[in-house]
Amino acid sequence: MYARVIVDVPTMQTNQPYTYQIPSLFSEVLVRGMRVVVPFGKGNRLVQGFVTEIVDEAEKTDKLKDIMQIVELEPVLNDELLQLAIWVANYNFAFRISVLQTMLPNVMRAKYSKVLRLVEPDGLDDLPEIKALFIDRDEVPFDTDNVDMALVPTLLKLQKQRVLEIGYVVKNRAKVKKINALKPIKSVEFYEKQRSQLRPSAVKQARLLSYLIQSPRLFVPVKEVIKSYQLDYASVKQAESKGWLIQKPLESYRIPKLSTPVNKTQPLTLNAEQQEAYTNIANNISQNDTKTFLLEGVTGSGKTEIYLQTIAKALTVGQTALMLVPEITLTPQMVRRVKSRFGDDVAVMHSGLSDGERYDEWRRVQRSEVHVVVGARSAVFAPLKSIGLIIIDEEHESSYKQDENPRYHARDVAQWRAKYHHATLVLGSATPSLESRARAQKGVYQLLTLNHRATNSTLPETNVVDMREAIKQGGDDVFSPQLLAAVKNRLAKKEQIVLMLNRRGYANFLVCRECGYTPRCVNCDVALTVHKDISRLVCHYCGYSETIPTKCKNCGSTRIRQFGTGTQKVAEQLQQQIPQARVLRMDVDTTRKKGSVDRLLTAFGNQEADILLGTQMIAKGLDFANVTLVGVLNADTTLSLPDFRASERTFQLLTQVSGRAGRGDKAGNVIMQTFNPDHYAIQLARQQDYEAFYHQEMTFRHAWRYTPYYFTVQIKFEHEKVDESAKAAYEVANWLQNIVNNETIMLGPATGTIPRIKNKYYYRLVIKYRHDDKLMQALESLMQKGQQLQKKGVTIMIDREPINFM
Ligand SMILES: Nc1ncnc2c1ncn2[C@@H]1O[C@H](COP(=O)(O)OP(=O)(O)OP(=O)(O)O)[C@@H](O)[C@H]1O
Ligand SMILES: [Zn+2]
Ligand SMILES: [Zn+2]
Repeated sequence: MYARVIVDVPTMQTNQPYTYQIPSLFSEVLVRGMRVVVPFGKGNRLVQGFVTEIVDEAEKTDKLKDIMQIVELEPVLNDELLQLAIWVANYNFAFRISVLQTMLPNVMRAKYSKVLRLVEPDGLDDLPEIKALFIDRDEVPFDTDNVDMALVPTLLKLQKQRVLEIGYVVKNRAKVKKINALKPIKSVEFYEKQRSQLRPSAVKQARLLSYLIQSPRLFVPVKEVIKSYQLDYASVKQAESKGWLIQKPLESYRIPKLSTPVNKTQPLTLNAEQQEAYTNIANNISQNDTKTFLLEGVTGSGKTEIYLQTIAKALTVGQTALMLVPEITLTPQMVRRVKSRFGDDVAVMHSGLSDGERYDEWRRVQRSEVHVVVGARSAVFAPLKSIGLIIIDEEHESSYKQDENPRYHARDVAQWRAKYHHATLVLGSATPSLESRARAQKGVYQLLTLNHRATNSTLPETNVVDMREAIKQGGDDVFSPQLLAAVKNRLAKKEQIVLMLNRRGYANFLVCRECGYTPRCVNCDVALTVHKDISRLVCHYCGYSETIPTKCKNCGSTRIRQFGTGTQKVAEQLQQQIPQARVLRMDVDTTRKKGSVDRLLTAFGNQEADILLGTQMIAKGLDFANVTLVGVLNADTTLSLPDFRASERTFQLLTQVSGRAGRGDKAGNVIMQTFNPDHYAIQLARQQDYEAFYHQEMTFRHAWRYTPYYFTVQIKFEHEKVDESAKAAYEVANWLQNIVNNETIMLGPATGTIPRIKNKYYYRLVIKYRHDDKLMQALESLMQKGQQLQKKGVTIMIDREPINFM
């Protein structure tokens, strides 16, 4: 018997599995989807791999190596996920190993450590320092704790002489958490007898015996027994030695907790629009039919309630449900809503959890102990079985696309899994992506619309403030007089306010007022960003930093000013202008700690603050009835992004954040400050008119031949030398030019939007196409060739339907 194994060798990527012999020891236990350790290459270093197939026959059997170890006794990937991995790799021009790794929790990704192995002990005779390393052992971890780096040159020489060998050891980092538990093993009569014979002073023993008498005959964590019966560990130990009970370590799950308890909620009575949408989706779930719905519902129209009730429907027909939400910001409130309906039947998967929690939640799903999964992008690979329903909330969000290898889009993966399971896919949004809305137009998806808010509230009234005028009339560039007046008005009424600083595409750098000089990164072609809290200028691409200068490096002038503004500065300014306002700040700096998003939002929900001031983070999902004013400080910064989706992004962001206002009984208002008051993205967001925006934007996309009329692929080239990077880009472009069909359009090669990052130079090529099989084949072979180019120092990245044009 032989196993085909996809190995994890970073420098030798290939989609070809290698064949290994299965030693008889493993022949009974080894199955597809297990992880194994195998020797690889000339040095037979040990690497990890996934068994993708078990076969009876193999070609050239004499040279085959044996599988060395099985990592765990159950397969970590089932047939569905193994098949899916192949598809994801092919579709996204990625390597299978990177997809297989992505499907598993972080801690299960193989980590390798280097070891020094002694091959020829006699070779060390004249080298006492090195000999000392190997006293009592043949293998030493090759790291700074164990090996003096001054010895490295000698060690490398010895490696050449084959006295030593440098090898890799696979580390298994996935640790199961164990807690001690105890269980009574004698009869109740026995314990009662013991209790009657105790000395009166033996109070702890007496309490322990009463526990043993009442307790269920089950293992219960020792800690809990000690706490509720006021014992100590010595008394438990003593009882164990007397044979009253047994102890054993039990596996325990680290289930992520929210900052406050979750209360159970009941399904709400749906309104007519919701009922119509619900019925369509629910019927489809019962029919076990693959189908995609686009649920287009204005902000606050009660999409979440529909999600919850359709999940319940899937559960009643014996199936499971997967719900994706964008990133951590949305998760605490959303998780709360889902848990309050389905309790412990929910597993949560997102990057805000610790590695241990993620691993445990994954195992609960893997073992079919939960039926509902809520999570961010990578949860789309959750090992749920019999999926009946997949929901993607805020389906237009760009965070559903992974911006590194494998560059998959969760929507595509969800589509594949829905097909595999004959499941229903629901894409929900107030502002669907143009791609999805266009598919609904064509009838590929079924469109369901919610045009009204679920509660009695109406959509907020929006005013656009022209900042050019506001500044002329003596306002500053952060707060217009209109916005300040509105904030004060709400404060007086004890209503709450959400203020958003649109950070994307927004620089916050130093400029010399004399000569215009701006401090730039030494490694990248970008301006350094001001970080007041640590008093440094920081590069957001490579992390380089320097102290904030007091004089211009170019002309020596002291008139250097900060251009742009950050949330911290806005908060300070707000505090000066309205001292009585209680302001909560929500941005990357205040949400770094685990659970801080949940705590901030809970505090705001309890009205412990009047103003929630934040970045894009606060635009989505928040549902606070007392918020009656939303202010957007700089509506148009996203418009300047070098990306054909700039208008779409701006429209979506403004519509989403506006939707936070007036969700309760009180009417809401939005104030948008902008330098481009007439731009259609801003005007249509003001009217909350998605359909008008869709039609307008589609005419542009058509004229400029962009998505959804054309597909796009971006190829990026990276090299330490600018010429080499350019050369690679032009070579590939010329080669492709002869392959692609005549409908296909190539843009570039051109330098990256940021030509240099971390001292690497970027070139890129954007290809727009409709149907081009030859192009697809060419890209496939380019990916395979990438390995050779890598040896020349060129890295090639192929990005299908890119989200970031850099
Ligand atoms: N049928 C209903 N009856 C009463 N209240 C409802 C009903 N459906 C939803 N709601 C309430 O309406 C509010 C808005 O609903 P929800 O947050 O689900 O909207 P949404 O469409 O997901 O919003 P957004 O896209 O803006 O995040 C919530 O407070 C919710 O409890
Ligand atoms: Zn200067
Ligand atoms: Zn940099």
